[in-house]
Amino acid sequence: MAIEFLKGHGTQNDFVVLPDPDGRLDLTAGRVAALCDRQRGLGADGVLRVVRTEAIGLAGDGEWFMDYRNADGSIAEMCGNGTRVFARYLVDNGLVPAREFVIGTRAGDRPVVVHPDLSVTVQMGPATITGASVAIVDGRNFSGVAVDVGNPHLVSVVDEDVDALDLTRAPRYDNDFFPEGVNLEFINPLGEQRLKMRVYERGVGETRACGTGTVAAVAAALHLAGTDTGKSAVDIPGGRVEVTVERGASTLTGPAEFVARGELDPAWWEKAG
Ligand SMILES: N[C@@H](CCC[C@H](N)C(=O)O)C(=O)O
Repeated sequence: MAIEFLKGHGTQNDFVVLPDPDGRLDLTAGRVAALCDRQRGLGADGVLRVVRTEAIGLAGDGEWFMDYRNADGSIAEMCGNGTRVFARYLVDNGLVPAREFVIGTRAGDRPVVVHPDLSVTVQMGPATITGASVAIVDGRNFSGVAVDVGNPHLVSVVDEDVDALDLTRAPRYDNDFFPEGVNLEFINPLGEQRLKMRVYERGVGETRACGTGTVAAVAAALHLAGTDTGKSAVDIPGGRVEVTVERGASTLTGPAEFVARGELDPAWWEKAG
């Protein structure tokens, strides 16, 4: 069986997209890790399997389900940048009848709009403040706001430029507070309605963007300013996204691009499993 792939990214958070409408692929953690490996595979921060919701026995309003996996093979509930890339794939390939539709994810249904300029807005659901904790980078403690955006985040405001942080090694965090692991965001507020952010993602490492992380960052900044509603541009190493946060809802808008399409070598796929 030929296995098609595409390579795409959303603000340089990059993904291997695997079209699998009928849910036939045996997508093991080993195969995901091999695909995402930048030396022995195609290289990516994660895999987006495009599968029909009913083909995997799930219920939901969306015909298509985004089966997201981190680069280490682990499963995560949600990926904001991945949702934009996924939405663009469905529109480009005529798999949805309109530019507004719903995508199923493990965190629930996510309505999307693909705009005429091919940027995508995702309704990201609630960004819920769940408490306070600490990230430790290079032996230094950074207190942070814990935010649930379907997946777990800890957002720390940093006094120095976030570019100065050494994120080459995994920061530490409180395992009791985050038993399932956590994505760690470090932010500099840059005046009203603008933030700069770096992120160390659970299951991946430092990435050039994290969509759920940018929503968490804006929600945390608003929380620290004593409010729960607002909007902000977020500058990440891979570009810029726009985020709005309201009570019980949030949106993420940004680009989605494809760079390649091809077929996997069947022998490589068998060996990787
Ligand atoms: N890059 C993603 C988030 C992917 C999942 C995350 N690493 C986790 O394990 O929760 C995004 O754009 O949101």
